Amino acid sequence: MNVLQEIPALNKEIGDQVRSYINQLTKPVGSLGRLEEIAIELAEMTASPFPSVTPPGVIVFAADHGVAKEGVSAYPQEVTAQMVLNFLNGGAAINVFSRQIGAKFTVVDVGVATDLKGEGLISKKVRYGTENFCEKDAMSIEEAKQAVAIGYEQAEAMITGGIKCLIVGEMGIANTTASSTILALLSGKEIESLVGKGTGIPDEKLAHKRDVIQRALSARNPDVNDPLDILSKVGGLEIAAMAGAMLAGASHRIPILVDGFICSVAALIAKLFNPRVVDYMILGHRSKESGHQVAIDMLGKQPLLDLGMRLGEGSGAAVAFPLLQFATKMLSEMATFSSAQISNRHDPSL
Ligand SMILES: O=C(O)c1ccc[n+]([C@@H]2O[C@H](COP(=O)([O-])O)[C@@H](O)[C@H]2O)c1
Ligand SMILES: Cc1cc2nc[nH]c2cc1C
Repeated sequence: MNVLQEIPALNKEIGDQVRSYINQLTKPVGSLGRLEEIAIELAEMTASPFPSVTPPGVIVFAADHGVAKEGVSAYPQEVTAQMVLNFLNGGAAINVFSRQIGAKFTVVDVGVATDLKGEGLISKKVRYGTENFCEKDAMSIEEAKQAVAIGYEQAEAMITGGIKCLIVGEMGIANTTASSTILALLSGKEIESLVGKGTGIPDEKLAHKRDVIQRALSARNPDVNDPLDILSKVGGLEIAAMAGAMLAGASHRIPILVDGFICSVAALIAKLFNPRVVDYMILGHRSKESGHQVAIDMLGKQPLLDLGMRLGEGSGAAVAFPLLQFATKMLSEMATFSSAQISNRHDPSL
């Protein structure tokens, strides 16, 4: 398995066909707005004039972060493992939303800090959480590679199983600290604008979180052009796996519905591996986490929704998923002016 497998170019020819077909559907030209653009994007990604996004697949990657010891989250580290059990029992928001959208759902332990068992859990633990990257590298290069490969393989398994749209979620206490650190490095921006409250730390803890990130950046000093160096120095195992999963989606022409802050940072890591991966991404929502807008701008995308969500798990992407279905159904089920015998005269000068 080669995570750097080639990603096919978008099929612009089919995109052009679909653009003119949409103009024959029984509606004023352009009147379904963004849905029309989504339909064209999905056609270009899948190289199909009538793309389908069902069933979608949701993979939640869970891992722990040594930097949690610095007191950067509103919740204790053990919540990561406890939430994995909640995912397996079907009680988390992403379980509810996955059922709602008819998604295939899996949870992968790629680095939770404790031993975990449970029916349905995919155990691919690379290590028991990362090191505290204020003190030492989060993981070795070899471990980072392993985590990326695990993500790639898990997404490929879902794709072989027949999913037509990929949603990648995460669970990892303190992973907004890892994500903001990566984003500070990639964007070169002042960390003030990139560090948010994550699970909800109080205002007075924000300065401490920024300080932790600043210290980590100077102590680790990763190579901004090298995704494996970044992941090994300040990364998270679930962030690495998410990047791998997105690379797999793109290489199989599967549209990727990107979730919030952590997922967007993982998308930027995937982009460093292969810039073309971004062509296969649609951004589900704008997270409330400060810093997400910077990541969104760096991906060059417009989020579909802005609901003030900041949960993670893939939840924002799952909520946005029906919009992709609306777009594909518009294409496959609407009548054309000629099939419905409706006169198609419009005079732009009127
Ligand atoms: O996806 C987001 O935009 C998002 C924003 C804030 C927090 N989270 C979730 O909250 C956890 C990380 O928050 P924290 O405060 O522990 O760094 C992690 O499990 C994420 O899934 C997720
Ligand atoms: C309860 C809880 C659920 C989550 N899901 C994703 N991140 C989370 C963080 C917490 C604290």
